[in-house]
Amino acid sequence: MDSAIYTPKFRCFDPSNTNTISTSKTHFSSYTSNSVVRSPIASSMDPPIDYKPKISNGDAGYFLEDVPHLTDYIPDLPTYSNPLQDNPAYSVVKQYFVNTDDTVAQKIVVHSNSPRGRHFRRAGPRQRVYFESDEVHACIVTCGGLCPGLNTVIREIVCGLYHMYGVNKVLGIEGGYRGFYARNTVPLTPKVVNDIHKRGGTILGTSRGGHDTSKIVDSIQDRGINQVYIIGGDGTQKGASVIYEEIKRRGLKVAVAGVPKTIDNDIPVIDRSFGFDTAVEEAQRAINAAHVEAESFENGIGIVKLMGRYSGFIAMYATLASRDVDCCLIPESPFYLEGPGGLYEFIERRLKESGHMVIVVAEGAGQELLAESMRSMDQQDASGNKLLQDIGHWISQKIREHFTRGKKMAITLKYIDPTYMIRAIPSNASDNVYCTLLAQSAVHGAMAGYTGFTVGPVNGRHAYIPFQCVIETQNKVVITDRMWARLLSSTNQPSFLCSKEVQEAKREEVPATSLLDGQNGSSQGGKDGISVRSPDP
Ligand SMILES: Nc1ncnc2c1ncn2[C@@H]1O[C@H](COP(=O)(O)OP(=O)(O)O)[C@@H](O)[C@H]1O
Ligand SMILES: O=P(O)(O)OC[C@H]1O[C@](O)(COP(=O)(O)O)[C@@H](O)[C@@H]1O
Ligand SMILES: [Mg+2]
Repeated sequence: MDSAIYTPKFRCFDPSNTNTISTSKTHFSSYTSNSVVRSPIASSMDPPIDYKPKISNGDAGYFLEDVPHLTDYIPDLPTYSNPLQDNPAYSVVKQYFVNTDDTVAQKIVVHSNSPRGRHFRRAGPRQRVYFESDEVHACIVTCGGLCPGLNTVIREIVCGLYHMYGVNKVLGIEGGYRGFYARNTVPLTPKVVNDIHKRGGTILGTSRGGHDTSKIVDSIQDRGINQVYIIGGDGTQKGASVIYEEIKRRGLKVAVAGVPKTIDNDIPVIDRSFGFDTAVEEAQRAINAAHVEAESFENGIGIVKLMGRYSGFIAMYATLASRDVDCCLIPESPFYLEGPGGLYEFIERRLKESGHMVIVVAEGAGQELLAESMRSMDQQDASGNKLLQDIGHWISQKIREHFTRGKKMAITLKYIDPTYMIRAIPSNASDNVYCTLLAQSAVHGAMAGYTGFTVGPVNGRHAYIPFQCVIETQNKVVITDRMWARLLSSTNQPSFLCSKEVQEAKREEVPATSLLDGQNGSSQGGKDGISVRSPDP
């Protein structure tokens, strides 16, 4: 791939709006310089991306981190009036089109003197579009692990394109990224996708690995595709960003739109990811079963392993929702087994108090303990994600051994692993509605000529977010935030921080302003992780 760096012109494509978009390449202070990002996967095949944020500054520390537009590299593209204005269903809406100046604030908790901070372009339909209906040739691909709601997003992209914009050429790419060059395509129509939201999985199939930028863009070019909808997690969005770069380098009129998918809720900036709600709900069934089993036996212990590679949101929310969980272990909060304040001591105490207990463990929790006691395998999946050791089996074994050693206490332990059950199901009602909004926002964005963006809600308002903002960090549970404190107080489990660490944490009191700036060890520092779902009282 040619590593020539394209210098965006930051053209304002709304002629009536010349004041708001800066024409200079402003580098905001939060970016030390152009961030050069080289991922382990991309390294073998792609040069690093030289990311130049597209920034426009406003008053009082306001800045817009904008998404690219086709006119950034193809000047003088013709525009057309949005066909939605003749759509009877939408004609009743008072102000249907989004104002081109509308932006969404990343931070909504502010002080009277704090800068207004980063904003993103508001998602939604625009008065003028950059594609004629019969010109559009769209494709949809799903990549990475499964997640409830994938089919709903596919359905709503197809229906949105057909019904809102009169598009009738939509292709499904089968089997993830490699499907672009190694598989046939399937035509998608509203009839084909009519019932798919009731099914789990993805009708298109998915895969890990197989991202070959040149071959993918060749396929896009050869097939005459001009809108690419890419549904997937952090890895997928990294892949989408290099596809966008290559499309721009070739000067193609092709809009690339990402829809973030992750059951782990590890994508930053957005409020939460689709399917998360469904997964937390489904996890309740496993926790209930673990509780019933544990309650029915003397010194019964139920252990449930839930997904969450590096982010323990599912475990945290499933625990908070259930009230039957006595201990929740997540990757972000290291724990230890032996000695005062350790897990064994807590289990013994809880069994003596209540006669039973339930432990929820996220799959990425305690990996450092496993690495100490087992030979580290250091294996990766096809996408380069580290394969984790099975914490569920390991911890069950350890607890059994501990309590049987020296006939300390007779326990009955039941281990439940519903890992794939919580992600292979159809999305629930609320996720279905959410998926519809995501899909429609993506369609509106691509039709309006935006490209190189991910769509998602930021503080409840859908926005177009540059790929870089969602791939440079991971969303994690912040254990110094209130949500984790709520969990600790509801389970009454130890924090597993030794007194020295507690003292240090107290000494290093985090100033409120840095919390607001999201510097608290997480991209969403100072938030409750999922603000839409859990407004802080
Ligand atoms: N850094 C990267 N650059 C290009 N493609 C990537 C990168 N990381 C992952 N991918 C591709 O994205 C797809 C999905 O990635 P994966 O990590 O498996 O799932 P997810 O997108 O759900 O995180 C795979 O086809 C993988 O090859
Ligand atoms: O067995 P698989 O399909 O590789 O999936 C396991 C992984 O997929 C996940 O559910 C989600 O991962 P992605 O979002 O990266 O696809 C993780 O929680 C889990 O570790
Ligand atoms: Mg991932």
